[in-house]
Amino acid sequence: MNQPPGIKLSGQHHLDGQLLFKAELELPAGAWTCLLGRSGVGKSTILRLILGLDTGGVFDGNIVASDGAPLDRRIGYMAQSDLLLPWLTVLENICIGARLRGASPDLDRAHALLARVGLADRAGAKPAALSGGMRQRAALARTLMEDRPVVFLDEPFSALDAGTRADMQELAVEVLAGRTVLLVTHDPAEATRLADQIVVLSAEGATRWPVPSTPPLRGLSDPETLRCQSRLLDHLRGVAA
Ligand SMILES: Nc1ncnc2c1ncn2[C@@H]1O[C@H](COP(=O)(O)OP(=O)(O)OP(=O)(O)O)[C@@H](O)[C@H]1O
Repeated sequence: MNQPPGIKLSGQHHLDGQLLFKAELELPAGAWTCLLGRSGVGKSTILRLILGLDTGGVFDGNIVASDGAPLDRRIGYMAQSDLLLPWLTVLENICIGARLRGASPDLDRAHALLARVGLADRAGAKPAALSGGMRQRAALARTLMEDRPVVFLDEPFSALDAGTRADMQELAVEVLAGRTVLLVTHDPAEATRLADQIVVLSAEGATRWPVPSTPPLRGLSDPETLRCQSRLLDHLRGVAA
């Protein structure tokens, strides 16, 4: 893997002539940033802007990588919808990146990841035969399969039961160690557990929220982690923390 860059976004985004957000956001190299904020504030839009995808609006500002090199092809992306191709099996979906590049997929790695996400026995199934949580795990495996220095995850664990969610968080932290990760989540517990940096997006800006002094992956019963989580929840509910 190439050295992961940091990323800076600064500017404002308009939708139908109305300001959606004005923000300065810095993603430190090799660290996890968790992005929270109310529904519709523009979190996925930020991911799509950095990815160079259509957002339906107009962005006026700058997006730069710390090494000055273009970001395209260096970012792995797991969107909110799983984007699994219905005519391919789970295994074929996981290997789609290599297939699109005309390369041979690393099947050992694909099977190992399938086992890690609990889908070893579903490799030959089509996505329509999976539950929502299984599809989300397949999409996570597909994202982890790509060896990208930067990874964007848009609510990757939202459809999972609590136990599986904790397992998948641990898998992602392990596989993505040392990469620049931007995780969009609505879950203060998830952000508090995983983040090197927490950012709350509102129309007025992107505000950094203090994280516990211990490193991720934090224990959920750790008192400092619980305090941070509950203050963050209060803040997100519009209550003074
Ligand atoms: N392709 C598009 N064309 C037009 N408007 C869009 C498009 N994509 C998103 N929007 C609008 O941009 C705004 C921000 O959407 P976005 O998905 O970034 O919010 P979000 O903070 O990620 O929300 P959520 O937490 O509900 O996923 C919303 O008003 C949405 O309707």
